[in-house]
Amino acid sequence: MILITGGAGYIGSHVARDLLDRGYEVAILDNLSTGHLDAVDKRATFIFGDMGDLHLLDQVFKRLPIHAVMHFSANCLVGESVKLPLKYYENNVGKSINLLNKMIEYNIQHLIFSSTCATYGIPTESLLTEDLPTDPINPYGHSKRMIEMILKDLFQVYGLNFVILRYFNVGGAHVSGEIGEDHNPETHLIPNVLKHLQGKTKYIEIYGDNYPTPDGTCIRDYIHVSDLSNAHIFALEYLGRNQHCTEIFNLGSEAGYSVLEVVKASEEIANKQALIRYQERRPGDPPILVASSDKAKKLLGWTPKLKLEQIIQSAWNWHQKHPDGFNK
Ligand SMILES: NC(=O)c1ccc[n+]([C@@H]2O[C@H](COP(=O)([O-])OP(=O)(O)OC[C@H]3O[C@@H](n4cnc5c(N)ncnc54)[C@H](O)[C@@H]3O)[C@@H](O)[C@H]2O)c1
Ligand SMILES: O=c1ccn([C@@H]2O[C@H](COP(=O)(O)OP(=O)(O)O[C@H]3O[C@H](CO)[C@H](O)[C@H](O)[C@H]3O)[C@@H](O)[C@H]2O)c(=O)[nH]1
Repeated sequence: MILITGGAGYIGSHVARDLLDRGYEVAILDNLSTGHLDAVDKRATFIFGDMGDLHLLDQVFKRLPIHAVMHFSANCLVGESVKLPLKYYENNVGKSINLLNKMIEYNIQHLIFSSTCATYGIPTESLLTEDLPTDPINPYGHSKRMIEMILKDLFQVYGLNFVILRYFNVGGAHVSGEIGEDHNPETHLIPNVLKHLQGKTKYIEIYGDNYPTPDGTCIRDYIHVSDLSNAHIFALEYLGRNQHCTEIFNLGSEAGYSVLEVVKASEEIANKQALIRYQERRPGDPPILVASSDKAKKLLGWTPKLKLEQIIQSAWNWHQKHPDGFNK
């Protein structure tokens, strides 16, 4: 059985569903702080609670035949992390340490950890490979990098096998249209643009038009949540095949799109024009982040299949079908 922390959240719920579809048994631990009960697949065993709760973790590991953990639960907003760093260190680092302590106590040997391209900081290369130095520029990125470092130490002492997946910008929704991205407040670009195009906001704010990029707006590498989910299954299989595993993989589609390009692609899909308001740069935003996913292709045998248009189209379908997210 796979334990998914944060399985009621955006990415965790997609991975849970894909694992269940492939016949894996899944348990989900989530405190529903940003997740949704309606995103939890009925086939999974759901445990409502906090991943830092040592007593609850004892019960979970004692009662359920967990053999691997996929650790998604975290706070994950760059801007908020700059304003509330301790919230990020407490939840993403402190509580993850509790989870790791219990994994070691109960001899759970396999972990897949959700990390981020925010660990790279402001890169000097145009395509980011896993061996580049990390130097996060916001507390969110620091909190993720800290866990990455802790994992290396735990491997040395306890032999904890892990795969670290550094996601780039995740978007899109499940092909069924039944689960998708629903954050409140929403800070991510694609859902914000689509909500605006649905008439829910008067304009879309673009944070900064003076970055060193061709159109002055930030460039990111967008990856479809279903492609990302597949990578987790490949990573789980990889962990099963390889003893002494301490690999890090970047997960992106190796294509960079500016904020303005995302707005334009969304306008075409929604067949509507967006009203843009330029704002100051958002603190903690690096100008360009684009993945090299060469290593994941070679070692995991994974390739992302869906492009920006398909990411936006599936997100648009989700927003059209669920204009109020999981509340409807
Ligand atoms: N969305 C992205 O573009 C992106 C990119 C890179 C990395 N990530 C990472 O992927 C993971 C999932 O991100 P997401 O977008 O699905 O976020 P999300 O907010 O939708 O999901 C996080 C889930 O974790 C739960 N949670 C948070 N703290 C908890 C705690 N203490 N105990 C139990 N449950 C808790 C929340 O209720 C939520 O269901 C995070 O670790 C994030 O840092 C996301
Ligand atoms: O309304 C918006 C929202 C975003 N942006 C811009 O769009 C780009 C993308 O912003 P997102 O908030 O969608 O995502 P981030 O680039 O901040 O993503 C970061 O946070 C994510 C989690 O929230 C992941 O961890 C990811 O790896 C990490 O780089 C940024 O330049 C941002 O300034 C806008 O201009 N207007």
